[in-house]
Amino acid sequence: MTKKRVAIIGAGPSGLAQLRAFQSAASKGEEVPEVVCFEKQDNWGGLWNYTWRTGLDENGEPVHCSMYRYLWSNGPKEGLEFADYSFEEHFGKQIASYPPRAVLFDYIEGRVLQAGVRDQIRFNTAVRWVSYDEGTGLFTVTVHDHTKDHVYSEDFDHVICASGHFSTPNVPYYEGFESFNGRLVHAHDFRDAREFSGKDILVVGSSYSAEDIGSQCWKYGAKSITSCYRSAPMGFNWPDNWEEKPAMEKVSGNTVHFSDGTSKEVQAIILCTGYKHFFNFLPDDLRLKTANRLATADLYKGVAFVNNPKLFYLGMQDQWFTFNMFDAQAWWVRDAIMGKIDLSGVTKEQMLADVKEREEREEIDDDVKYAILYQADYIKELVAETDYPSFDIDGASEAFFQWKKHKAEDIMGFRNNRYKSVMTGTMAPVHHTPWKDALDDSMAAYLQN
Ligand SMILES: Cc1cc2nc3c(=O)[nH]c(=O)nc-3n(C[C@H](O)[C@H](O)[C@H](O)COP(=O)(O)OP(=O)(O)OC[C@H]3O[C@@H](n4cnc5c(N)ncnc54)[C@H](O)[C@@H]3O)c2cc1C
Repeated sequence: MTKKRVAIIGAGPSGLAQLRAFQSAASKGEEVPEVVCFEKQDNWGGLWNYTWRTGLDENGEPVHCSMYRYLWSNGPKEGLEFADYSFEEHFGKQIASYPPRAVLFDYIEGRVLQAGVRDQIRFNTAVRWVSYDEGTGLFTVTVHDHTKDHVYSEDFDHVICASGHFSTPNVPYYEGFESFNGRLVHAHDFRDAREFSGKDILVVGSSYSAEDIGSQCWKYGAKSITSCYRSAPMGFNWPDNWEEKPAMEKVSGNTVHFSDGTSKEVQAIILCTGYKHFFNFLPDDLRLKTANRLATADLYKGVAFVNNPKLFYLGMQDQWFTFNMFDAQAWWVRDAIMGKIDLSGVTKEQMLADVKEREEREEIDDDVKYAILYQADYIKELVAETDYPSFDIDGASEAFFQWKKHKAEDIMGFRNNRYKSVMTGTMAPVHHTPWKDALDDSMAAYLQN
C-alpha cells in the first residue's frame, strides 16, 4: 500500500508543531505518512522570522512578518512553553519570563532542529491554489517554487493549513486620510519605534498591538501618545503624556477629530486595527471564513474543516495560549490522519453541533480571564485524546492571570515580573533591565540574567 501524503501550508510555529508531531510518532516506530511542508519564506518561524522588509518580499510575495524590531513577548513564556521541550532544556538554564523576539525564535527553532525535520520543508515555495477532487478523494496543491521559478502541482490525501492569521492587515478608511501630512501606517508595517521619537503620535485601536506599539514609541521618546478606541478604553495607568480618546471621526491636515468633539495634532497615525483571516489559495468550498475568536466557525474540535474533514486548519483561534495550543492541535490532527482518532463515524451534523456548542460557550463571557480558562479547557480536551505529554495547564493559566494583574498594576513595567515554569518547576530569574525592556533586545544581554 502506498503511503498517505500530507501537505502542510506554512512553517510557522503551527506548521512546525505539525512536523514535530509526525516526527514524534515516527520516533516511536509508528508508520507515518509522507509529509511535505510548503513555506513561502526562505526560513521557518512564521511571524517570528523577523524581516526589516515591508510590502513585498524578495520574491514579490506579500511580506508575512507583522513583528517589529524591538518586540518582546507580550505574554509570559510560562504560558506558552512546549510540554516536550522546556526553555530550560533549550537554554541550559531558566531564563526571564518575557523574552525578546529573537530568544523565542531560537527556542522554537531549537526543538525542530533537534527533531531533524527541516528537510521536509520546501522553502521559498508559495502555495498558489488547492483544489479537491471528489472522484479521487485527493487534493491538488499548486505551488510556485521561487528558487527555480517553477510552478508545479502535487496530489495529497490531506492538507493542513497553518498559514497564520495575523499577516493580512485590516485597514479602515477615515475621512481625510488621503491628505494627512504625516506618516500613516498599519501595525503590520511598523518596524522601528525610533522613527517616532520626538513626535506626537496617534495609535488607533485598543488591542495588544495598540498597547505595545504605543508603549514602545513612548519608551523610545515619542513626544506624546494619543490612543483612540471604538468600544472601550484600554484603561491602564498610562504615563502623563499618554491620553486615551474615543473613536476617531476624521482627519483634516494633521488634526485628528474625535467623537467627543476634541481634536489633536499629530505627525503619525499607527493603525492597530487588526488582521483578517485571508486564504487566497483556497476556493470557496475549502476556505475558512471566521472572525478572530476563541471558537472559530466551521472547525470541528477547532481544527477539522466541517465541509471536508480531510482538510485541517491549525492556530486559527484568537490566541492566549500559543505554542502549546498549536502542539495540542497538531498531535490531534496527526492522530486523526493516522486513524488513531476515528473521524469516519462523525457526521457533518455532529461536527456542526460541536462547533455550535463551542460558540455558545464563548458567548457566555468575553472577559480575559474567561478566555484563558476557555482556551485552557480546549487544550486539556485535545491533549487527553493523544499522547502529547500532559502538563499542568491550570498552572500555565495562572501565569496568564498573574500577567493580567501585573499589567493592571504597571503597564509600562509588567515585564519585570517572573513566574514559575510548570514544565520544570523552576522560577524564572529577575529581569535585569527594569522597564526599559525595549532598549536592549539582544539575545546575549537577555541571557546574562
Ligand atoms: C505583532 C504580534 C506579536 C505577537 N506576539 C506574540 C507573543 O508575544 N507571544 C506569542 O506566543 N504569540 C505572539 N503572537 C502570536 C503569533 O500569532 C503566534 O506566536 C504564532 O506566530 C502563530 O503561528 P502560526 O504558525 O499559526 O502562524 P504564523 O507565525 O503566521 O506562520 C504562518 C506561516 O505560513 C507561511 N505562509 C503563509 N501563506 C503561505 C502560502 N501561501 N504558501 C506557503 N507558506 C505560506 C508564512 O510565511 C508563515 O511562515 C504575536 C503576533 C503578532 C502579529
